[in-house]
Amino acid sequence: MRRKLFRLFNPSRVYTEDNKSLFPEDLAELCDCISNYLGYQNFRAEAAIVNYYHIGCTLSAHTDHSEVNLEAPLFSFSFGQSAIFLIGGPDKNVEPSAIMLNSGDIVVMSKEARLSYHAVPKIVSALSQPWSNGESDKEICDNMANFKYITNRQQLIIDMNRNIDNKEWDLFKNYAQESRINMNVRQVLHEHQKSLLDVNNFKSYFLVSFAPFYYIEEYFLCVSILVFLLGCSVITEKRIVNITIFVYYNAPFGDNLGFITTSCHIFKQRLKSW
Ligand SMILES: O=C(O)CCC(=O)C(=O)O
Ligand SMILES: [Fe+2]
Repeated sequence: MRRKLFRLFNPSRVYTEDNKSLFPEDLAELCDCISNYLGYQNFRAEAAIVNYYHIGCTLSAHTDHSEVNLEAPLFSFSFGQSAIFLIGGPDKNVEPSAIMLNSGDIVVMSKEARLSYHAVPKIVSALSQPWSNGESDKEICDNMANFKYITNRQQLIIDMNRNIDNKEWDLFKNYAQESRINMNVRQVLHEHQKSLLDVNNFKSYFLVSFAPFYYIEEYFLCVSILVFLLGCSVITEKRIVNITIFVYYNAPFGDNLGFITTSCHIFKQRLKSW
């Protein structure tokens, strides 16, 4: 079942009870899968931001602090062209470290990294195109693990297979060939909080915004250990204050919902084989 998404251009990224809709089930499922795997059992996907970057776009240094709950991790998914991602510390005096984010990379910003300054100073051409490597040709059948958020399994399979159909896929392939999409997912509320006003009808927030064409003003120092899973190495940065985890899973690219569904499926398959 496709649900209505509330689309909001909200440059100030202020959450209100008036602007919300059901959170996409497949994206919630993917986040649940990853958060459980990493040991964040209580994570609830409540807000998502989609950033569309064309070559030449940048995102200026900022922290993400609009959520009531700033302790929960933030999950950030990259698709399409690559990006240079800078991550520093709690203020702009901290010199940042640069990390290349490729299609399929997931950044988990937790602990100190959750409130660290970060930025995207450059979009760069991807060296490989996992969205056109044939993984998308595979028919997906009903052999998945139990889902927590996805309610209509049959429809999910139909949607996933439609999204990997060549004609449908070509649209996204072409888009990914020129652009980068980043989706980042946050928990807004504290564990037992029901809404921003603490009333009972809280569901979720879904915000869509466009990457602003700002330039990076300053640089900052990285305070992270980066753990690359799935065959990647462990990189220890200059100062070890925090652990930021990168999970590389080479997701294929589809539409805003479908690619997440497909990625979720593939991620689950990979988890099973670990
Ligand atoms: O595009 C990215 O990797 C980062 C996006 C971001 O930091 C944000 O939307 O707050
Ligand atoms: Fe951010």
